[in-house]
Amino acid sequence: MIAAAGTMITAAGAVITRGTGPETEVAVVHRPRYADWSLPKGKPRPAESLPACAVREVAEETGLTVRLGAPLDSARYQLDGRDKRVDYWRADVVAGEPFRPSDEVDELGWWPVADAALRLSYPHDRFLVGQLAEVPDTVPLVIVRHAKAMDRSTWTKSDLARPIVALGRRQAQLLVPLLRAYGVERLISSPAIRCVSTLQPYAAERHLEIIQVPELTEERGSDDPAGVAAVITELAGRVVERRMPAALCGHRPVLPHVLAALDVPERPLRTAELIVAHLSPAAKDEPDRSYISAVETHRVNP
Ligand SMILES: Nc1nc2c([nH]c(=O)n2[C@H]2C[C@H](O)[C@@H](COP(=O)(O)OP(=O)(O)OP(=O)(O)O)O2)c(=O)[nH]1
Repeated sequence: MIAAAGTMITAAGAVITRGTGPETEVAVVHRPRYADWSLPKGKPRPAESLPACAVREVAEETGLTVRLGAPLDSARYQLDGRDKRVDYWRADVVAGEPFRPSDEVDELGWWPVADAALRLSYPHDRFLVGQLAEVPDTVPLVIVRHAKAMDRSTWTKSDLARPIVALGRRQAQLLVPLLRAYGVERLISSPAIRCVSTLQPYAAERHLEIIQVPELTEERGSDDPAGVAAVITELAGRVVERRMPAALCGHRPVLPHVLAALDVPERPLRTAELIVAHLSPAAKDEPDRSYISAVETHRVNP
């Protein structure tokens, strides 16, 4: 897709680490076209979300399958008279194929953090590597509002059975690479069909069960913040204890109770919009500390 002159160029990438403590290394790529060493990244395809773009570009350039963690600072620079913004995340390797050199990237390096912070070609890349020390290791909990459903006024049967429409099905498909980018392994939903159907394509790809929780229906959840909070507290505890990223799909009137239970500032979500709450396992041992170390919002764009 060619953007109009004057519009911002966007791209997304990752600071991928392996090892712990002083042994931590960062993945860096060499690009023959610019003779530079930089962090893997690239531009989104049409309708692709930036987190999904970051994970795809990493896979294309390095052969590594990564799971995104907390967001880092975006890079901003000028390219051919246009502003360019590159969003970056911390990322862990979950699988990998052997590196294959290409015209775009002919070398993959794993450099110790201190080396990368000095030797990467661009100041912002060096800054991001320095940022690793400040941004804790986190596990994502994704809160999704269900995809576009049929209008209440045109549906005469039970509201729980009201289905998503064609636009909603497209949104649910586009959620697949977005949920995959955060490595979601556990799915929780209101039992309403419109919520279950929103997670269904991802569940099918990953062979995951969608756990249906009655406390999250619109009818029960709207009037029972304490019931919702109990579900969320249990879920968040499990996410950090098992270090297992999760996603929850629910209804507009219930989501404020979900966010309140997580201590995430409330904001209305549109259909298929989501909030990623990055939970810090370190907070588990400190009762007064919030689990939340970072929050981001994304919406698929059919
Ligand atoms: N990778 C990278 N390149 C930068 C930065 N700052 C900066 O001026 N550049 C320069 C290097 C190149 O001369 C020029 C274009 O490189 P680029 O990586 O932004 O653009 P690209 O279209 O080749 O690559 P991509 O976004 O598709 O991955 O911008 C930076 O922070 N990171």
